[in-house]
Amino acid sequence: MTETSVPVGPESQLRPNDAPETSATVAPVVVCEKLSKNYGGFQALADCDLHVNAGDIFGLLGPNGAGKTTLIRSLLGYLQISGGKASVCGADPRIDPVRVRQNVSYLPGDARLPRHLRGDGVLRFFADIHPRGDLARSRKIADALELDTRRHVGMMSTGMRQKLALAVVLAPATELLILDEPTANLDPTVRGTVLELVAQAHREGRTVMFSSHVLSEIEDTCNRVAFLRRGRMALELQMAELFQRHRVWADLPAGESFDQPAVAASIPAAFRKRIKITQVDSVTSGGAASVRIDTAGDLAPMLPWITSLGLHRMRIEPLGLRAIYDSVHHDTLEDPRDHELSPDDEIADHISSGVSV
Ligand SMILES: Nc1ncnc2c1ncn2[C@@H]1O[C@H](COP(=O)(O)OP(=O)(O)OP(=O)(O)O)[C@@H](O)[C@H]1O
Repeated sequence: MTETSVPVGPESQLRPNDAPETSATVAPVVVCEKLSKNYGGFQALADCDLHVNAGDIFGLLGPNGAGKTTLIRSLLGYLQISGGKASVCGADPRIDPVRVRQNVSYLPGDARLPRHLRGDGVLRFFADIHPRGDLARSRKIADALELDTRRHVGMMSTGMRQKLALAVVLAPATELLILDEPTANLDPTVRGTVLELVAQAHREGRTVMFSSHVLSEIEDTCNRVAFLRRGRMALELQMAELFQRHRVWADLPAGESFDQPAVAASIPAAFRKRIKITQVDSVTSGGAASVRIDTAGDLAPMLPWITSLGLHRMRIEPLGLRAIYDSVHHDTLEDPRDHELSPDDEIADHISSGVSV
């Protein structure tokens, strides 16, 4: 399917008028203003603005190389920033990185642990050196993750070492928890346990910031999310706002063409700013013009107007992070109806060839 971009409605980001704004009264735990980081001549972060508020579970998304780790390591003072400023738990990571790290538990994406120690020795070592270390809690978390801490680190699998690192990092009761891909290398059951531990940390009043490539994890866990793209903050979103976004795929009546000004004029003023229509070419529409309608905010009052367009083959879906991610990073949104199976399609063939349907 190809897409002819004929948007009707606002070009800017759709925002439902009832979406909660970031409250200025909630204390920010992380603040970045025009944060930039260069590696030699390469700019890995450019003018990043970010607010993570107390009590947030904040998701950081972006494709490989977008700058997530660079941002996290700049916030912790492990990297010298090239421009702008940052504050983490009230401290400037350039001036007082030690104070920052006293208030933050950080799980690096490539956690390195002493290979010669047994698991329990590692837990004890980190509980001793962290000002808020808590060995009993570390052991409890290791148990919850079903990790055998009698093993030497050098004899552990990648997933076991990830569990051990999580038991080290999740235990100290710091104000802020920063996790760089916490569920990498873990099986689906353990992933669920890790997300439950993250939710528990949040219930205990801690602020959490984590990066992941698994969109469903971010969708299920976070209340706010930011998308990094080539070192720039491409979009910040409240999850409550996302859950109020929908996408309608439909065909115009046969023989009718897409009359952009007429359609634009027909949108009721009450939600004109919350609707965007794009004409798409669908291979399954049998020659009829197809449209995609993106909506933000309560869908119910918009339905009479959508019905008045006399559309066919309509399909409504929650927008979801996947669609937002694609639109931010690739802008290749496909009409899913082009890939649908007909009711009589040979599902058995798909299963036997290993394609999940
Ligand atoms: N030490 C370094 N020297 C030079 N370039 C670097 C260095 N570290 C990272 N980069 C580059 O900076 C960019 C951002 O890297 P970063 O590791 O922050 O991305 P990321 O979003 O965390 O990626 P991933 O999802 O793959 O972990 C990449 O282009 C990377 O090649």
